[in-house]
Parts: sequence; structure tokens; C-alpha cells
Amino acid sequence: MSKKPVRVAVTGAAGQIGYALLFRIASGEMLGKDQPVILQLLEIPDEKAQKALKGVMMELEDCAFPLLAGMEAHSDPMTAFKDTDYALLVGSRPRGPGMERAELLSINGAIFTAQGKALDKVASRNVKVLVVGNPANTNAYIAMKSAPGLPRENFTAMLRLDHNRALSQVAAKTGVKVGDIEKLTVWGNHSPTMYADYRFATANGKAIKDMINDQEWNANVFLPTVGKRGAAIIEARGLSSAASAANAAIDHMRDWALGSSGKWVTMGVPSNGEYGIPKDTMFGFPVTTENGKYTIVKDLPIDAFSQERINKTLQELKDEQAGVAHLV
Ligand SMILES: NC(=O)c1ccc[n+]([C@@H]2O[C@H](COP(=O)([O-])OP(=O)(O)OC[C@H]3O[C@@H](n4cnc5c(N)ncnc54)[C@H](O)[C@@H]3O)[C@@H](O)[C@H]2O)c1
Ligand SMILES: O=C(O)C[C@H](O)C(=O)O
Repeated sequence: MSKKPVRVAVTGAAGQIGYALLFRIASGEMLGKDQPVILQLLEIPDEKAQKALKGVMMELEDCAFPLLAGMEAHSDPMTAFKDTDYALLVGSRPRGPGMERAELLSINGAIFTAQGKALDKVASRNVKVLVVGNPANTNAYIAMKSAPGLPRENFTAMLRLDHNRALSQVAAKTGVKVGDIEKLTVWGNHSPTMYADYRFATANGKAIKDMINDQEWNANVFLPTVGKRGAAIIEARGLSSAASAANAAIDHMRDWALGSSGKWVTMGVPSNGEYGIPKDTMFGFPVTTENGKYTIVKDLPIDAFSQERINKTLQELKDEQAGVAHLV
């Protein structure tokens, strides 16, 4: 018997990431090749954006995806999030030239307050929320705080792009296959302060740390490369990473919904106090996922170098949270 369709809301649906994301959701890459989906697409109430959204929907229609059970265009989160089972919050205002971070936080803060409130009122009580729009961790924190009627663990931020970037850099350095690397993680904020950590990583039972054995490379090549990769893509493409961001969003949601088969993945999730991270801080942690739930990997040893990096990315998140304190 075929499965009942699930509702997937995507905001910023006519944007770059939306264009790289929607076709993959509709083809079953996110929730499985046997799971029909209804897409509930949100764009700003602007003629040009809504027209572009219609164009994307025409293309989705032209793909004749067997799993696409329905499609709706919205300009109001209160209708876009109605009964939604999954919400991918991609739409947000990018930082313009000369814009202060505080200004960006405040503009996007207003978006994620409204969207959090709408999710609180109309979404499924089991909704799984992934925030992609930057600053992703703090936007996810605002949405979570604006939705007190939903379980806080339903709100997550995307660190998976950093995780995937780190995997590829480690694979290139060691010569092992990317798919053979396990137990890598990224701690903290989706920003250049993130801490990609391969201390526990293995490939075919061998320790990656021993294979690399080069702390100078770790501190001065690997971490800056992963941390500044988004800026390097913008510099090269003239646009921010969209296909790799959409791919990471698919990976994040797929693993959350369908399980990671015991493997570690990185998710930005509200802390319960693990590793000394204050409760509710939306922080990148190593997690495993099973039956639609994630569990933070606990009690890993944190050495002095790692602690210093974790403190730095935590401080940035604390500063961001202080900047939006009036909104939550
Ligand atoms: N977390 C990550 O790893 C990661 C990676 C890459 C990009 N990003 C971020 O993702 C966001 C989207 O990137 P993009 O390249 O698709 O940008 P884009 O500008 O191409 O598209 C964004 C879309 O969002 C829409 N939008 C803006 N405000 C909205 C709102 N309140 N409701 C609904 N839609 C709204 C815009 O109209 C636009 O169509 C940016 O904030 C970017 O910085 C995050
Ligand atoms: O959009 C950006 O500022 C960069 C993006 O978050 C990325 O990591 O590629």
C-alpha cells in the first residue's frame, strides 16, 4: 500500500537554494523513494518573487514526479506552514554591502520570530524544522523561542555543509574515500568560527588523526579552509553556495527522518548543557539519528586546543543571542 503524503514547507522557494532543493525533495531523495510529498512553498508577498515561484512550480510540474502529490504557493507563513511535517527555512535576507551584523540579525530576527510563531500555531506538533537561512544558528534559536508550544528539539540549524566540507578536505589530505570516513564532527556556529574536529574520525578502522599527524595543517590550513569556504565560493562564483547548501539540507533532513544507521552526523541542535554549552544554545554537535530522533554523542574528551576553539564559537553565538535578546 502506498504511504500517505507528508507536507514539506520550504521558504525562500524561488531563491537559489530553493531551485537546487525542491526537485530533489520531489524526487524522493530527502524522505525516501516511497514517500509522497506535498510541497508548501513560501515566498515574500512581492510580485516578482511570486511570479518566479510560479515558474519554479511550472518546472516541477513538467518533471512529472510520481511522488509529488501536491504543490501550493504561499505568501503568508500562517498558510504555508499549515499542518506541515517538515519545514526548511531557507529564505532570509543576505548581508548587503556595508551592512552591520547587528542590522542583519535584527532584519532576519523579525522574519524568524514571525515564522516561529506561525509554526507554533499551525504546523504539525511533530514538525521537524531545519533553518538554513543565515545566521542559521541564531535564526533557529529565535524560531524555537517564538514557538513555545512545540518541543524545542524540533528546531535545528544547518551545520551539515561545514561537515561535508570537512569530510572532503580530510579525504583529499589522507587519500581515503570520503564515504569511508566516520566520526567526524563540527562544533558550534555555522560561521568561520566553527570547529571541524577529526580527532575521533576513522576510516576502515584506522585513526584519521594518526594518518594526518600534522597539527600545523589542522590549525592553519584545514580549519581556515573549511571556515572560509562559503566566502571562497562567493568570491569564485559571484553567488553564494546553493547546490552544496541544498545537498547538505537534503542530507540533514534525510538522516533525521530516516536514521543515520549508527553513524555520526553534525546537526545544530539546542543544547541541554552538554559539553558545558548553555541550555538552548543552538550549537553544532555530533549526533546519531534513529526513528526520527537525534541523540547528541556524549562524554567525548575535549583537549585544550578543542576547548579554546569551542569557547570561541560559543562566544560568537552568545554575542549573537545578546543581539536578539529583545526578540525572544
Ligand atoms: N546554513 C548554511 O550552510 C548556508 C549555506 C548557504 C547559504 N545559506 C543561506 O541561505 C539563505 C538563502 O540563500 P539563497 O542563495 O537561496 O538566497 P537567495 O537570495 O537566492 O534566495 C532567498 C529567497 O528567500 C526569499 N525570502 C526572503 N525573505 C523571506 C521570507 N521572510 N519568507 C519567505 N521567503 C523569503 C527571497 O525572496 C529569495 O527568493 C541565505 O541566508 C544564505 O546566506 C546558508
Ligand atoms: O551565504 C553565505 O554567507 C555563505 C554560506 O553560509 C556558506 O557557508 O556557503
